[in-house]
Amino acid sequence: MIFTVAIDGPAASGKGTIAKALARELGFAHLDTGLLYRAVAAKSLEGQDPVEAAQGLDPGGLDGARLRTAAVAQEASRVAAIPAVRVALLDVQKAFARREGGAVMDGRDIGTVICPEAEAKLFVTASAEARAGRRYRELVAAGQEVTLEGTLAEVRARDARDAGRDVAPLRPAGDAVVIDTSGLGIEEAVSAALAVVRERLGR
Ligand SMILES: Nc1ncnc2c1ncn2[C@@H]1O[C@H](COP(=O)(O)OP(=O)(O)OP(=O)(O)O)[C@@H](O)[C@H]1O
Ligand SMILES: Nc1ccn([C@@H]2O[C@H](COP(=O)(O)O)[C@@H](O)[C@H]2O)c(=O)n1
Repeated sequence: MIFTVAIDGPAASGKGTIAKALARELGFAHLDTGLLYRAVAAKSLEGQDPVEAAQGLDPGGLDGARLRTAAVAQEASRVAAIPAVRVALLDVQKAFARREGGAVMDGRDIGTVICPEAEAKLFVTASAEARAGRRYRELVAAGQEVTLEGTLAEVRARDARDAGRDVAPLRPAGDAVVIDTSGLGIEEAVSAALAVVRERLGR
């Protein structure tokens, strides 16, 4: 069975949390495509050319914990605006989307560029304040030294870069169902997403 769930949305909107829960519930494979850009960003911060880093990237076994820092996130949104970086990461994502057994992918351009033919498309969003609060608590819990104000500024800067770039900008696909999680807890947000996908899946 080929069935793709494409989940896009701005930083810390909860799309990764929803994507993981859907994949677990449906028995589909999951790919957090942001990790690909974060891995390229980490190499770029070490001084490597981002295009070469993307071309040489091994998408297996990316160390999520090491890549989830504010500095890597900001650099990821810079390298993600380079067209040749996106081209280098295209094939692996397209292949994952149409793998046998079902796929859930989350990112910024899954429903618009990577898999416009996805059977279910969600655009998960929330207010910048709600998203910054969540990200702030997550980074503090991981032992990182951040402030709420700084996190809000970083979330806004990243959104602006992601939505304003020329290539594959962040935007909802025309046929995406929008879920605003500002007033939803994790369980409620997952239930709303699951209802949409089950309806498309017919089970
Ligand atoms: N509905 C929700 N209510 C409260 N907290 C949430 C909700 N959804 C997710 N979170 C929490 O918010 C944080 C960000 O969630 P998550 O990583 O899923 O977002 P994301 O959109 O994938 O972010 P990014 O694009 O930056 O990777 C996590 O700490 C997560 O536990
Ligand atoms: N499909 C995607 C996924 C991510 N990006 C860029 O990577 C940055 C980090 O992504 P996270 O989901 O881990 O926060 C993000 O800000 C984007 O710039 C992308 O362009 N396309």
